[in-house]
Amino acid sequence: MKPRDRLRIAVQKSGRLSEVSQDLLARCGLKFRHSRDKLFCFGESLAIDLLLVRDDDIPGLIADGVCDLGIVGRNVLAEQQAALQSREAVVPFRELLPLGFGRCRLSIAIPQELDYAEPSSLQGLRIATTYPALTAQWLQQAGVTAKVVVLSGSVEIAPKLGTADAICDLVSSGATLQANQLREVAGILDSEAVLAAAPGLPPDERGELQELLLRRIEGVIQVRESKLVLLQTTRAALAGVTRLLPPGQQPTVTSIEGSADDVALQAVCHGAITWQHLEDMRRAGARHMLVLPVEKMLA
Ligand SMILES: Nc1ncnc2c1ncn2[C@@H]1O[C@H](COP(=O)(O)OP(=O)(O)OP(=O)(O)O)[C@@H](O)[C@H]1O
Ligand SMILES: O=P(O)(O)OC[C@H]1O[C@H](OP(=O)(O)OP(=O)(O)O)[C@H](O)[C@@H]1O
Ligand SMILES: [Mg+2]
Repeated sequence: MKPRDRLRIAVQKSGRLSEVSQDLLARCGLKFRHSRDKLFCFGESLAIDLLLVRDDDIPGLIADGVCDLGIVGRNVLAEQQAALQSREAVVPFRELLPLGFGRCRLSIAIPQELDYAEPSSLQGLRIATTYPALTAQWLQQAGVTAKVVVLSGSVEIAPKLGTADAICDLVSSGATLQANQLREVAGILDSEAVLAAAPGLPPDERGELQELLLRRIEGVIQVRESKLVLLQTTRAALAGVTRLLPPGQQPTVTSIEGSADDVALQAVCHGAITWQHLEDMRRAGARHMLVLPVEKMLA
Protein backbone atom coordinates (compact mmCIF):
# COMPACT_ATOMS: atom_id res chain seq x y z
CA MET A 1 0.00 0.00 0.00
CA LYS A 2 1.18 3.53 -0.84
CA PRO A 3 2.53 5.40 2.20
CA ARG A 4 0.26 8.21 3.37
CA ASP A 5 1.10 11.36 5.26
CA ARG A 6 -2.53 12.45 5.74
CA LEU A 7 -4.76 10.95 8.42
CA ARG A 8 -7.86 9.22 7.05
CA ILE A 9 -11.12 8.69 8.95
CA ALA A 10 -13.91 6.36 7.84
CA VAL A 11 -17.46 7.43 8.68
CA GLN A 12 -20.85 6.04 7.73
CA LYS A 13 -21.98 7.36 4.33
CA SER A 14 -25.69 7.39 5.03
CA GLY A 15 -27.51 6.14 8.07
CA ARG A 16 -28.05 6.86 11.72
CA LEU A 17 -24.45 7.85 12.46
CA SER A 18 -23.51 9.77 9.32
CA GLU A 19 -24.76 13.28 10.10
CA VAL A 20 -23.79 13.25 13.77
CA SER A 21 -20.32 11.92 12.95
CA GLN A 22 -19.67 14.66 10.39
CA ASP A 23 -21.10 17.26 12.75
CA LEU A 24 -18.69 16.12 15.50
CA LEU A 25 -15.71 16.49 13.13
CA ALA A 26 -16.94 19.93 12.03
CA ARG A 27 -17.08 21.00 15.69
CA CYS A 28 -13.45 19.91 15.96
CA GLY A 29 -12.63 22.54 13.30
CA LEU A 30 -12.32 20.10 10.39
CA LYS A 31 -13.47 21.42 7.02
CA PHE A 32 -13.76 19.22 3.94
CA ARG A 33 -14.02 19.59 0.18
CA HIS A 34 -16.37 16.89 -1.13
CA SER A 35 -15.31 14.92 -4.20
CA ARG A 36 -17.76 14.51 -7.06
CA ASP A 37 -18.53 10.89 -6.15
CA LYS A 38 -19.05 12.07 -2.53
CA LEU A 39 -17.12 9.08 -1.17
CA PHE A 40 -13.89 10.91 -0.40
CA CYS A 41 -13.67 14.29 1.32
CA PHE A 42 -10.39 16.20 1.28
CA GLY A 43 -9.55 17.96 4.54
CA GLU A 44 -8.87 21.65 3.93
CA SER A 45 -8.16 22.85 7.46
CA LEU A 46 -5.90 19.96 8.56
CA ALA A 47 -4.25 16.99 6.81
CA ILE A 48 -7.23 14.80 7.77
CA ASP A 49 -9.44 13.28 5.05
CA LEU A 50 -12.77 11.46 5.23
CA LEU A 51 -13.92 8.29 3.56
CA LEU A 52 -17.70 7.74 3.44
CA VAL A 53 -18.56 4.03 3.60
CA ARG A 54 -21.01 1.36 4.87
CA ASP A 55 -20.57 1.08 8.62
CA ASP A 56 -19.84 -2.67 8.46
CA ASP A 57 -16.74 -1.93 6.33
CA ILE A 58 -15.15 0.42 8.89
CA PRO A 59 -13.30 -2.14 11.09
CA GLY A 60 -11.91 -3.86 7.97
CA LEU A 61 -10.71 -0.57 6.48
CA ILE A 62 -8.82 0.13 9.70
CA ALA A 63 -7.47 -3.43 9.82
CA ASP A 64 -6.18 -3.13 6.24
CA GLY A 65 -4.55 0.25 6.92
CA VAL A 66 -6.77 2.02 4.36
CA CYS A 67 -8.02 4.28 7.17
CA ASP A 68 -6.43 5.23 10.48
CA LEU A 69 -9.62 5.97 12.39
CA GLY A 70 -13.33 5.27 12.10
CA ILE A 71 -16.59 6.32 13.73
CA VAL A 72 -18.73 3.24 14.16
CA GLY A 73 -21.20 1.63 16.55
CA ARG A 74 -19.57 -0.46 19.29
CA ASN A 75 -21.99 -3.21 18.20
CA VAL A 76 -20.32 -3.43 14.76
CA LEU A 77 -16.81 -3.31 16.21
CA ALA A 78 -17.60 -5.91 18.90
CA GLU A 79 -19.28 -8.28 16.40
CA GLN A 80 -16.26 -8.28 14.11
CA GLN A 81 -13.97 -8.63 17.14
CA ALA A 82 -15.98 -11.64 18.41
CA ALA A 83 -15.90 -13.22 14.91
CA LEU A 84 -12.09 -12.90 14.80
CA GLN A 85 -11.72 -14.19 18.37
CA SER A 86 -13.84 -17.26 17.57
CA ARG A 87 -11.26 -18.11 14.88
CA GLU A 88 -8.44 -17.26 17.30
CA ALA A 89 -7.31 -14.51 14.89
CA VAL A 90 -5.65 -11.23 15.91
CA VAL A 91 -8.00 -8.25 16.35
CA PRO A 92 -6.38 -5.41 14.34
CA PHE A 93 -8.59 -2.58 15.64
CA ARG A 94 -9.65 -1.17 18.99
CA GLU A 95 -12.08 1.27 20.60
CA LEU A 96 -10.31 4.55 21.40
CA LEU A 97 -13.13 6.70 22.76
CA PRO A 98 -16.89 6.43 23.32
CA LEU A 99 -18.65 9.34 21.59
CA GLY A 100 -21.96 9.55 23.44
CA PHE A 101 -24.39 9.25 20.49
CA GLY A 102 -26.07 6.34 18.68
CA ARG A 103 -26.88 4.76 22.02
CA CYS A 104 -28.65 1.39 21.83
CA ARG A 105 -28.25 -2.12 23.20
CA LEU A 106 -27.98 -5.56 21.69
CA SER A 107 -30.58 -7.73 23.39
CA ILE A 108 -32.28 -11.09 23.26
CA ALA A 109 -36.04 -10.80 22.79
CA ILE A 110 -38.72 -13.48 22.71
CA PRO A 111 -42.43 -13.59 21.81
CA GLN A 112 -44.46 -12.01 24.62
CA GLU A 113 -46.26 -15.26 25.46
CA LEU A 114 -43.05 -17.33 25.85
CA ASP A 115 -41.76 -17.98 29.39
CA TYR A 116 -38.27 -16.83 30.35
CA ALA A 117 -36.55 -17.22 33.69
CA GLU A 118 -32.85 -17.35 32.84
CA PRO A 119 -30.58 -17.89 29.81
CA SER A 120 -31.20 -21.67 29.96
CA SER A 121 -34.82 -20.94 28.94
CA LEU A 122 -33.34 -20.44 25.46
CA GLN A 123 -31.90 -23.98 25.36
CA GLY A 124 -32.62 -25.66 22.00
CA LEU A 125 -34.31 -22.57 20.49
CA ARG A 126 -33.50 -20.89 17.15
CA ILE A 127 -32.29 -17.29 17.58
CA ALA A 128 -32.36 -14.96 14.56
CA THR A 129 -29.74 -12.20 14.44
CA THR A 130 -27.48 -9.97 12.37
CA TYR A 131 -24.89 -10.41 15.15
CA PRO A 132 -24.04 -14.14 15.02
CA ALA A 133 -20.61 -13.92 16.66
CA LEU A 134 -21.76 -11.86 19.68
CA THR A 135 -24.87 -14.04 20.06
CA ALA A 136 -22.84 -17.26 19.92
CA GLN A 137 -20.28 -15.85 22.37
CA TRP A 138 -23.01 -14.87 24.86
CA LEU A 139 -24.76 -18.27 24.54
CA GLN A 140 -21.47 -20.08 25.06
CA GLN A 141 -20.64 -18.00 28.17
CA ALA A 142 -24.13 -18.75 29.52
CA GLY A 143 -23.66 -22.47 28.81
CA VAL A 144 -26.68 -22.56 26.51
CA THR A 145 -26.91 -24.54 23.27
CA ALA A 146 -29.15 -22.81 20.74
CA LYS A 147 -29.16 -22.47 16.95
CA VAL A 148 -28.09 -19.06 15.65
CA VAL A 149 -29.98 -18.15 12.46
CA VAL A 150 -28.18 -15.38 10.53
CA LEU A 151 -30.39 -12.74 8.87
CA SER A 152 -29.25 -9.52 7.21
CA GLY A 153 -32.23 -7.42 8.32
CA SER A 154 -35.87 -7.35 9.49
CA VAL A 155 -34.86 -9.68 12.30
CA GLU A 156 -37.90 -8.79 14.45
CA ILE A 157 -40.27 -10.46 12.01
CA ALA A 158 -38.53 -13.87 12.18
CA PRO A 159 -40.56 -15.35 15.09
CA LYS A 160 -43.84 -14.45 13.33
CA LEU A 161 -42.61 -16.03 10.11
CA GLY A 162 -41.63 -19.15 12.01
CA THR A 163 -37.98 -18.97 10.92
CA ALA A 164 -36.81 -18.48 14.54
CA ASP A 165 -38.14 -18.71 18.11
CA ALA A 166 -36.28 -15.69 19.50
CA ILE A 167 -34.13 -12.83 18.22
CA CYS A 168 -30.98 -10.96 19.16
CA ASP A 169 -31.11 -7.40 17.81
CA LEU A 170 -30.53 -3.73 18.56
CA VAL A 171 -33.03 -2.02 20.85
CA SER A 172 -33.32 1.65 21.63
CA SER A 173 -36.82 2.85 22.54
CA GLY A 174 -38.25 -0.69 22.39
CA ALA A 175 -40.93 0.42 19.91
CA THR A 176 -39.89 -2.08 17.22
CA LEU A 177 -40.03 -4.96 19.71
CA GLN A 178 -43.43 -3.85 20.95
CA ALA A 179 -44.79 -3.53 17.41
CA ASN A 180 -43.76 -7.14 16.83
CA GLN A 181 -45.13 -8.47 20.17
CA LEU A 182 -41.65 -9.28 21.45
CA ARG A 183 -40.16 -8.66 24.90
CA GLU A 184 -36.55 -8.01 25.83
CA VAL A 185 -35.23 -10.66 28.23
CA ALA A 186 -31.43 -10.25 28.30
CA GLY A 187 -28.94 -7.54 27.37
CA ILE A 188 -25.80 -8.64 25.56
CA LEU A 189 -24.03 -5.35 24.86
CA ASP A 190 -24.52 -1.63 25.59
CA SER A 191 -23.59 0.28 22.49
CA GLU A 192 -22.91 3.81 21.28
CA ALA A 193 -20.85 5.32 18.50
CA VAL A 194 -17.13 5.04 19.21
CA LEU A 195 -13.89 6.26 17.70
CA ALA A 196 -12.06 3.16 16.48
CA ALA A 197 -8.40 2.91 15.54
CA ALA A 198 -5.61 0.50 14.74
CA PRO A 199 -3.84 -0.91 17.85
CA GLY A 200 -0.81 1.42 17.68
CA LEU A 201 -0.36 5.09 16.85
CA PRO A 202 0.76 5.72 13.21
CA PRO A 203 4.58 6.06 13.38
CA ASP A 204 4.72 9.30 11.35
CA GLU A 205 3.09 12.77 11.39
CA ARG A 206 -0.32 11.05 11.28
CA GLY A 207 0.29 10.00 14.88
CA GLU A 208 0.49 13.65 15.99
CA LEU A 209 -2.65 14.48 13.99
CA GLN A 210 -4.46 11.56 15.62
CA GLU A 211 -3.51 12.82 19.10
CA LEU A 212 -4.58 16.36 18.20
CA LEU A 213 -7.95 15.16 16.89
CA LEU A 214 -8.51 12.98 19.96
CA ARG A 215 -7.92 15.96 22.27
CA ARG A 216 -10.32 18.11 20.23
CA ILE A 217 -13.01 15.39 20.25
CA GLU A 218 -12.64 15.02 24.03
CA GLY A 219 -13.03 18.80 24.35
CA VAL A 220 -16.15 18.84 22.17
CA ILE A 221 -17.71 15.98 24.17
CA GLN A 222 -16.92 17.67 27.46
CA VAL A 223 -18.50 20.93 26.34
CA ARG A 224 -21.54 19.10 24.94
CA GLU A 225 -22.14 17.47 28.30
CA SER A 226 -21.41 20.55 30.38
CA LYS A 227 -23.91 23.04 31.74
CA LEU A 228 -23.42 26.32 33.56
CA VAL A 229 -25.65 26.44 36.64
CA LEU A 230 -26.48 29.77 38.29
CA LEU A 231 -28.56 29.99 41.46
CA GLN A 232 -29.03 31.82 44.73
CA THR A 233 -29.32 30.33 48.19
CA THR A 234 -28.60 31.09 51.84
CA ARG A 235 -25.26 30.50 53.53
CA ALA A 236 -27.00 27.98 55.79
CA ALA A 237 -28.38 25.94 52.85
CA LEU A 238 -25.26 26.24 50.66
CA ALA A 239 -23.62 22.91 51.58
CA GLY A 240 -26.88 20.97 51.07
CA VAL A 241 -27.55 22.59 47.69
CA THR A 242 -23.97 22.07 46.48
CA ARG A 243 -24.14 18.37 47.37
CA LEU A 244 -27.08 17.96 44.97
CA LEU A 245 -25.23 19.37 41.95
CA PRO A 246 -23.96 16.82 39.40
CA PRO A 247 -20.15 16.40 39.41
CA GLY A 248 -18.14 19.25 37.93
CA GLN A 249 -15.76 22.06 38.75
CA GLN A 250 -15.60 23.55 42.23
CA PRO A 251 -18.47 26.10 42.33
CA THR A 252 -17.79 29.83 42.68
CA VAL A 253 -19.75 31.38 45.55
CA THR A 254 -20.17 35.17 45.87
CA SER A 255 -22.08 37.27 48.38
CA ILE A 256 -25.10 39.27 47.27
CA GLU A 257 -24.86 43.02 47.75
CA GLY A 258 -27.06 44.18 50.63
CA SER A 259 -27.75 40.71 52.03
CA ALA A 260 -25.73 39.11 54.79
CA ASP A 261 -27.40 35.69 54.49
CA ASP A 262 -27.78 35.14 50.73
CA VAL A 263 -25.14 33.99 48.25
CA ALA A 264 -24.96 33.47 44.48
CA LEU A 265 -23.47 30.23 43.17
CA GLN A 266 -21.99 29.54 39.75
CA ALA A 267 -20.92 26.03 38.74
CA VAL A 268 -19.94 24.19 35.56
CA CYS A 269 -21.46 20.70 35.85
CA HIS A 270 -20.76 17.65 33.69
CA GLY A 271 -23.74 15.46 32.85
CA ALA A 272 -27.46 16.01 32.54
CA ILE A 273 -29.34 18.35 34.86
CA THR A 274 -32.91 17.16 35.05
CA TRP A 275 -36.08 18.81 36.40
CA GLN A 276 -35.71 16.38 39.32
CA HIS A 277 -32.28 17.90 40.11
CA LEU A 278 -33.78 21.41 40.12
CA GLU A 279 -36.76 20.41 42.27
CA ASP A 280 -34.47 18.65 44.78
CA MET A 281 -32.24 21.75 44.96
CA ARG A 282 -35.28 23.99 45.42
CA ARG A 283 -36.37 21.85 48.38
CA ALA A 284 -32.84 22.16 49.78
CA GLY A 285 -33.09 25.98 49.62
CA ALA A 286 -31.97 27.04 46.12
CA ARG A 287 -33.82 29.84 44.28
CA HIS A 288 -33.57 31.61 40.88
CA MET A 289 -31.95 28.62 39.22
CA LEU A 290 -30.67 28.95 35.64
CA VAL A 291 -29.13 26.15 33.54
CA LEU A 292 -27.21 27.34 30.47
CA PRO A 293 -25.39 25.47 27.68
CA VAL A 294 -21.61 25.94 27.48
CA GLU A 295 -20.25 26.82 24.04
CA LYS A 296 -16.47 26.68 24.47
CA MET A 297 -14.22 25.92 27.42
CA LEU A 298 -10.54 26.49 28.01
CA ALA A 299 -9.05 25.85 31.42
N1 LIG B 1 -32.61 2.35 17.16
C1 LIG B 1 -31.39 2.83 17.31
N2 LIG B 1 -31.16 3.85 18.12
C2 LIG B 1 -29.92 4.33 18.26
N3 LIG B 1 -28.84 3.87 17.62
C3 LIG B 1 -29.02 2.87 16.78
C4 LIG B 1 -30.30 2.29 16.57
N4 LIG B 1 -30.19 1.34 15.66
C5 LIG B 1 -28.89 1.31 15.32
N5 LIG B 1 -28.17 2.22 15.98
C6 LIG B 1 -26.71 2.49 15.87
O1 LIG B 1 -26.48 3.14 14.62
C7 LIG B 1 -25.61 2.35 13.81
C8 LIG B 1 -25.95 2.56 12.36
O2 LIG B 1 -27.28 2.18 12.13
P1 LIG B 1 -27.87 2.09 10.66
O3 LIG B 1 -29.26 1.56 10.78
O4 LIG B 1 -27.69 3.40 9.97
O5 LIG B 1 -26.89 1.00 10.05
P2 LIG B 1 -26.88 0.19 8.71
O6 LIG B 1 -28.29 0.03 8.19
O7 LIG B 1 -26.08 -1.03 8.98
O8 LIG B 1 -26.10 1.18 7.74
P3 LIG B 1 -25.07 0.90 6.53
O9 LIG B 1 -25.84 1.20 5.30
O10 LIG B 1 -23.96 1.91 6.73
O11 LIG B 1 -24.57 -0.51 6.63
C9 LIG B 1 -25.80 0.94 14.35
O12 LIG B 1 -24.69 0.08 14.06
C10 LIG B 1 -25.92 1.19 15.82
O13 LIG B 1 -24.66 1.40 16.41
O1 LIG C 1 -36.03 0.09 19.87
P1 LIG C 1 -36.25 0.97 18.68
O2 LIG C 1 -36.17 2.43 19.01
O3 LIG C 1 -37.50 0.63 17.93
O4 LIG C 1 -35.02 0.75 17.68
C1 LIG C 1 -34.62 -0.54 17.28
C2 LIG C 1 -34.59 -0.69 15.80
O5 LIG C 1 -33.70 0.28 15.24
C3 LIG C 1 -32.82 -0.38 14.34
O6 LIG C 1 -33.38 -0.48 13.09
P2 LIG C 1 -33.52 0.74 12.09
O7 LIG C 1 -34.66 1.60 12.46
O8 LIG C 1 -32.21 1.45 11.94
O9 LIG C 1 -33.88 -0.01 10.75
P3 LIG C 1 -32.98 -1.05 9.97
O10 LIG C 1 -32.69 -2.19 10.91
O11 LIG C 1 -33.88 -1.44 8.84
O12 LIG C 1 -31.74 -0.30 9.56
C4 LIG C 1 -32.69 -1.77 14.94
O13 LIG C 1 -32.26 -2.72 13.96
C5 LIG C 1 -34.07 -2.07 15.45
O14 LIG C 1 -34.88 -2.67 14.47
MG1 LIG D 1 -24.44 -1.72 8.16
